[in-house]
Amino acid sequence: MDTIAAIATPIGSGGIGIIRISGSAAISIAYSIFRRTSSFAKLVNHESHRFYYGCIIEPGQDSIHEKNRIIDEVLIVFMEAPKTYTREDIVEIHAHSGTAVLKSILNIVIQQGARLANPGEFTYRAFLNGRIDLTQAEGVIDIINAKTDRAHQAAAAQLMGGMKLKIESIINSLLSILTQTEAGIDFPEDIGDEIDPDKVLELLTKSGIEPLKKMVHEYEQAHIIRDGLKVVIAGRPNAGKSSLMNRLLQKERSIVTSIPGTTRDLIEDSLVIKGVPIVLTDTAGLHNTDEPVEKIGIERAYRHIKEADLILFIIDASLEINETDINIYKTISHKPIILVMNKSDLIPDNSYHIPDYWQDLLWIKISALHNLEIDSLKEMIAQTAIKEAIEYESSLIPNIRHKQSIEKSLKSLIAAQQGIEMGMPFELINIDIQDSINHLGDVIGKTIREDILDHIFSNFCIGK
Ligand SMILES: Nc1nc2c(c(=O)[nH]1)N(C=O)[C@@H](CNc1ccc(C(=O)N[C@@H](CCC(=O)O)C(=O)O)cc1)CN2
Ligand SMILES: Nc1nc2c(ncn2[C@@H]2O[C@H](COP(=O)(O)OP(=O)(O)OP(=O)(O)O)[C@@H](O)[C@H]2O)c(=O)[nH]1
Ligand SMILES: [Mg+2]
Repeated sequence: MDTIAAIATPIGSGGIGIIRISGSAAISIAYSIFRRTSSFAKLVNHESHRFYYGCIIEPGQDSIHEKNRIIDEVLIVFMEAPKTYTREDIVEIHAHSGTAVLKSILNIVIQQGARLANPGEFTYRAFLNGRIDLTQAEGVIDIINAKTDRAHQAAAAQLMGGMKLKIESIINSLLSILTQTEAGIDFPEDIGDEIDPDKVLELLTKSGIEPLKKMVHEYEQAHIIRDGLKVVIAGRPNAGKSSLMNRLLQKERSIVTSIPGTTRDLIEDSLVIKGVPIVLTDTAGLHNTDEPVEKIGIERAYRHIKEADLILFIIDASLEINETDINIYKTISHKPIILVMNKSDLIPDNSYHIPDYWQDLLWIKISALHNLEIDSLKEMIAQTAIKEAIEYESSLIPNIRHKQSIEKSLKSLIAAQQGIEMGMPFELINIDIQDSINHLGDVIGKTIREDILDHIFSNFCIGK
């Protein structure tokens, strides 16, 4: 495999910036551009996993010219395969972090024969070379993206192999069922009588169906901790959706004007309320219109509402509830809703009337403009999330990809279970058990599936 290189730290001014090189040419490339500062001599040899102090030069014909082309004073570390991040030879150059410095070192490394790494390619190699499984690779992205303590905890557990271990142990139990029953199929005269369907059923339930069901449940309970609570602000034009968005975010993210139909596109941003990550979306005012741009915005809003965990259904409390409000309610009523009565500053106290058909909704009156009761609304939003992720005890949280494969695996096991109960031959039952194992193999990336890999590694940044 060719040798890859990238800047592994964020671009910009900072204390230290790291260039990472991985592959069989990494060490020779590093030798050609690194000099001891004292004597300006090349290294003659090195110990693996030890830092050396010196400088990076642009290699030239002779040492006189090289002296004039010092790029930076650095620390460099050579890490020899296989005990490295990628299991290939790795060199890290720890330079000063400046855009120009790091880019010139990277350029020189590339001139010497390395190629620019693709996003996530170091981690991809770690996966291909068997140092980590797919759930650990996902853990790498998760730990980088984690914005709260609990999301971080879950990512760390996954990164350290918690999910891999769990899945592998289920695969092993299922494999042992296969081995036992296959022995019975192949040599019926020897031990054929010993296949006890009840025993197999019990094993299948205890070490397959039950733990898999538990994991699906854990996803449902706790994925909010990882993915955030998706909150959508919806309501008729001019109700104050964008004003509320900006209030919750404490910044001017969305355009606010007194003209109805100001917001057209979805405006998304994130915040943390009481340790819960929230993904908040402002939408176009919902109503019947022939205006083409608004129409597209409204379609987008409805599509987004479908995916929401919670809707902040906002009405203008200074106006009568009208048919538009009622129609909006009809389309969102199957979702968890908080009825937000905005512009409370415009009406006298106690002159609120909530129609009968909305009596059961959670509701609150606020003023987005005057910042009234915004903290109470935040409290209500956090409560919804906490209800979703009640007392979640385990630190591991399956992601949606894991959950989908686990569900397929579970489906096959349940088919196997029913087959055994109906007295079907193990030749047939084992096909279902094998299917179930294959789906679990997808979770940890046992079989290389390009579509899954592309999807996962496309979320990485360069240098990781
Ligand atoms: N400077 C630096 N810091 C870093 C990284 C890095 O690549 N470079 N990491 C990169 O993301 C993270 C650490 N992750 C790492 C994971 C595995 C190995 C590694 O060499 N594993 C070998 C050897 C283990 C051992 O010596 O016991 C192995 O598993 O075989 C290195 C870093 C965070 N900090
Ligand atoms: N008095 C009062 N005015 C408000 C309040 N909240 C918003 N407004 C005003 O209502 C108008 C519309 O506010 P926006 O936030 O743009 O409303 P919107 O729901 O996003 O409107 P569209 O994007 O057009 O659907 C603006 O003039 C705001 O200043 C409030 O609590 N009290
Ligand atoms: Mg708006």
